[in-house]
Amino acid sequence: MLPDITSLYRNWCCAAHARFIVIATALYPTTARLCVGYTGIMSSHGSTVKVYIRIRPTASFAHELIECLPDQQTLRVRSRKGSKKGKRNNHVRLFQLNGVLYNVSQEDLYDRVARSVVLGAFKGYNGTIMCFGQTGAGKTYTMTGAAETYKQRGIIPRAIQEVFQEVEQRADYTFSVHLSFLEIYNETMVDLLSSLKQGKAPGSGLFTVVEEPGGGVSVKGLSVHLVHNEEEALNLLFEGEMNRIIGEHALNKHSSRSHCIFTIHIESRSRTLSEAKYITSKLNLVDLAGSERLSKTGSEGQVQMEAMYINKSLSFLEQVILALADSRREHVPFRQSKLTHALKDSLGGNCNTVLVANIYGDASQIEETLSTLRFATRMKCVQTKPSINEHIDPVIQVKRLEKEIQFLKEELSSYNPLTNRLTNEILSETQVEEVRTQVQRYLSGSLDEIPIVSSTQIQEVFSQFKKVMLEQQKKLQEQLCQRNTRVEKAMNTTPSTVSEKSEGAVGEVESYGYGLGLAKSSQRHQQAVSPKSSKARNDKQINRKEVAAENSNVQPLTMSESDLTTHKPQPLEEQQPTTDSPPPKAEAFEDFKAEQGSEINRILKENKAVLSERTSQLRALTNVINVTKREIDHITSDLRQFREQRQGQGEFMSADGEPVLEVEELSLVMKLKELKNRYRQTYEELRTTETEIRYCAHLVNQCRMRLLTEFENWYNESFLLPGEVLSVLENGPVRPGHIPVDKALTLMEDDDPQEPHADTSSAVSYYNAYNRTLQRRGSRQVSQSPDSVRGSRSKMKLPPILSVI
Ligand SMILES: Nc1ncnc2c1ncn2[C@@H]1O[C@H](COP(=O)(O)OP(=O)(O)OP(=O)(O)O)[C@@H](O)[C@H]1O
Repeated sequence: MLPDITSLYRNWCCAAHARFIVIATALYPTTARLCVGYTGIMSSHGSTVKVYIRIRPTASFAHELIECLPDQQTLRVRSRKGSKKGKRNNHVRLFQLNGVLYNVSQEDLYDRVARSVVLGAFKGYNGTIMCFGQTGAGKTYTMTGAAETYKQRGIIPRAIQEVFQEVEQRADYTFSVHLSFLEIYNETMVDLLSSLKQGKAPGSGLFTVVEEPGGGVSVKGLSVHLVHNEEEALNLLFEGEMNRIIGEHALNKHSSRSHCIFTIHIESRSRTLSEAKYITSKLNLVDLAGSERLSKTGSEGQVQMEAMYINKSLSFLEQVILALADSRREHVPFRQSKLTHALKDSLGGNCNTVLVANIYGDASQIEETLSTLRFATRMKCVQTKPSINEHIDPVIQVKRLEKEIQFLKEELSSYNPLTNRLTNEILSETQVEEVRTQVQRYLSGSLDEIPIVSSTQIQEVFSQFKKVMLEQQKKLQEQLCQRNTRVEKAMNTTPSTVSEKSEGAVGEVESYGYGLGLAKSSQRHQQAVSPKSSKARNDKQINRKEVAAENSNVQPLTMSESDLTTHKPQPLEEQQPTTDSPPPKAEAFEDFKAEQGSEINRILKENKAVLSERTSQLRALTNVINVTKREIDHITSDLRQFREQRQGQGEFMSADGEPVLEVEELSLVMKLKELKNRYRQTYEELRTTETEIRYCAHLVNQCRMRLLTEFENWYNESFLLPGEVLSVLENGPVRPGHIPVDKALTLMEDDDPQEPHADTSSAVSYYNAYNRTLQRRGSRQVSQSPDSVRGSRSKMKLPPILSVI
């Protein structure tokens, strides 16, 4: 009889797992997959689900019913129950959890609830963060956040940011990050990313939950998308959010009608350790639909039917949690619903699981709040066994071992047992040729390794490598020379710009900072302009002047003084243009902004306005902070004086022997506390505004650069370049206006573009992805009738006024 495969495998792994995987695969061919998925060297420790309560902010918090105790982990809740005789009884219950979060910012919530789970994924632990609660209590706000505001982004966008920051920091690992987004709507599974073409296993439309060896589950048929950076990942998140089904009822205008599971799959391989070993992990970020009482939500028709499905699946979830929390229960009914089946490994498996239970603080919702708290308390008893998902890839492992054997054999053969010395003969011409061919094949990739035969052969291998490298270097230099010559030639056909300048025959260099030298009009080579192109150019100039004349009563735009910062008075020759000389750039720039560049100019102005508004906001916040700081100093000094005075009088004691504070001191302490809170909040706002300002400034700069580049192209095409040059450049990659810039780039190819600031880059990624999704939604809604668009009542609101070009 064959021994039990799992125990056999575990034993093998303890000794030298790598070698035995091969044997296990041979003995149990059908269980090869099991061996791949489970190395048996998982470190595991028992844990329970972490449970946090988040209370939705409200103006009418029922302090008489709900009390947050100072340990910030316990809620005391009073409910008024009617007794049999019609009297009302006060019933008090204590709920102790891992944290109670009230008036907590999105950032603090992420830090306390989610960060450790996300970082755990980089050690190979699966993680699940789940929001549960009554409809409208803030689950989507917690999980996704208010998408249109960077500061209010929720756990998912923050987790994405953290994942890519970690990927960047861990240079000794290679990572691949994949995403999937599942929706469970009326007990049917839907791929929220099926609208995207790319992705593995795209839309068969049939989804089944599959149980994997080792206890995991996955959804067969669900598309999985490779993402390389934060922005790509945010694009997918927003795309999926846009596709979610949203309904409206009395408690929530944008109520999620489905359960959603956003999964980040991470695979990492060490660059330095054994290449066959790798770890995987997945982060499930779950936004459950909210339970609802039809009497309160007033749902009807479709929304009512959805509510019934939601309530039913949540009651199955409660049954599973009851079974998991009860150690005597052997069977857990995971398969009763799609939701519980899909979350099987998150609820009772090898996962760091966190539940955020969202509740209202209002008296009118106390029954639902109690029900959520009861669920949360049960969930806290559920045991999980987080373990590292380490794998050995048997195929790579076999290859590695084969290589090792080959290497050992070669080492043995190069050792001469008779003389006890390394062989050191001189290689024949044929042998040298053979080594040369081997090196060539090795470099081209057709040979995996060069077999080592002797030390002389090793020397020859090195010498061949050196030859190849020197040859390459020579070739590269030649190619560069040829290319530079070609560029020079191309430049020489643009006589007024580059060639004359390099010969020292140009006139004034314009001081706009465009890097473009203009010859004096008298020195311009009019002979290079063909009659045809010259006519076309004159036509353009006439046309331009006509439009300018028509627009002469239009208010001048204000961009010029800031964008043409280094503008100096033009030489006389330039101010009085002849028919063939181009107009002064400042004048042409004004015309350009009124005509072809009007759209970019408009966006630039809008973005500048936003920037200036944010800057004033920043100034106001700085003022508040300064004033608050002064007040804090003032009160602190008053308090110190007061205490010094009081010390002289001796301490006041209560009847119980406790020190007693005087009214005046107490009021100072309270005031100080309030001021410190205000200081902290304003400081937080200040930081966010700073990030926004950096982002706005980035956009303004981008617009300004675009305006100037477009202007430069237009100016060159309209007035400077002869028709011949234009037609040569027409089909090439270089636009006419780019010639001087391009030349500069050719000469300075080593210069890297500047890295954007880390904070700004994250905000930029966020807004870019968000704006792009809105554009996609816009174009889809144009092409389809609004009723047929899934998620047309999406929670994503209109974009901020910032425009990215
Ligand atoms: N902590 C909070 N701070 C500020 N606004 C909040 C908070 N929690 C919820 N809200 C607001 O309350 C409204 C309802 O929240 P949300 O849509 O997240 O509820 P939900 O629990 O997901 O509801 P449903 O289950 O019906 O989808 C939203 O407008 C949201 O912005």
